[in-house]
Amino acid sequence: MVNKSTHTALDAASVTTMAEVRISIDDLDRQIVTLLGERMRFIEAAARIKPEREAVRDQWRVDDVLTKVGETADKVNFSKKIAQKLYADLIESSILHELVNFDRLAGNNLNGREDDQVEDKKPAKVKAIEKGSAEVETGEVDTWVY
Ligand SMILES: C=C(O[C@@H]1C=C(C(=O)O)C=C[C@H]1O)C(=O)O
Repeated sequence: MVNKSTHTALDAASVTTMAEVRISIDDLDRQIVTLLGERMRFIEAAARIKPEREAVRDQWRVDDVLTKVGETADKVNFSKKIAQKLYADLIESSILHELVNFDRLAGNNLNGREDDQVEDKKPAKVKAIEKGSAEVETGEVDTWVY
């Protein structure tokens, strides 16, 4: 969890200079990206737990997340429309990441299947892992292309 005491974001209503604005935005961005990274670890967990590829995209849950995000935005005086737009994009990227991880864990090779779009967006390292090259040893994806 983010510990506010270690951060430099100021009270927006009392800042008077652009330097203070930017220090605060930089700090908040560090916290937001850290939390998004934590969220992505759970997407990877989902890829490990779900029994089949067809379960990766669960439209009911996508709608559920967007509804809850809209409710939270309303509560914290943030635009519901912006929050849902950002999250729709985040969820699509998350689903792609989940698919890549699901396939890696399943040892699937998607070449020749109709899922060309996903295949095209895979990091070279994931493709190498799927092809069973020496890269398998490291097993980690260090390049994000989606
Ligand atoms: C993590 C899940 O997988 C996908 C990713 C979601 C997300 O980023 O919140 C939501 C629905 C799923 O299609 C899930 O089913 O909960």
